[in-house]
Amino acid sequence: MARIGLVAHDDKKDELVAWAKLNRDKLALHELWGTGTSGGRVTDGTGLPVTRLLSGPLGGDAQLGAMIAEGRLDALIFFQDPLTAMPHDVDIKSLTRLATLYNILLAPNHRTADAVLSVL
Ligand SMILES: O=C(CO)COP(=O)(O)O
Repeated sequence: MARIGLVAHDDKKDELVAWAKLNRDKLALHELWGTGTSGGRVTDGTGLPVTRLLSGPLGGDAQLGAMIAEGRLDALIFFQDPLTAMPHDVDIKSLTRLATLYNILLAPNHRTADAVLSVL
């Protein structure tokens, strides 16, 4: 069982839910964590239990970053929106920096997320 973080920017939330629905059976084998809104959307769309943290901009990204630093997350599925400026860009950079630093699996889009699930 892997511990997977699920996050999506607003314009990518529908895509995350659609991906989670397609991969429901595989995701059901793992422990799922998510930022507030993203986690709730995945639960609503799949019925899978997702432990919801704070909303990303309100500290949820920082909570996931701390989990990564403490060795409590194995993979981060983070559907990012490269076309929209975010007010909490510093939080996003911190989270992705920590995922890179601690060498965990990081998927910024659905094709990479497919590859991540295939190795978990
Ligand atoms: O903005 C986000 C990550 O940077 C996502 O946060 P929410 O899932 O709470 O909308």
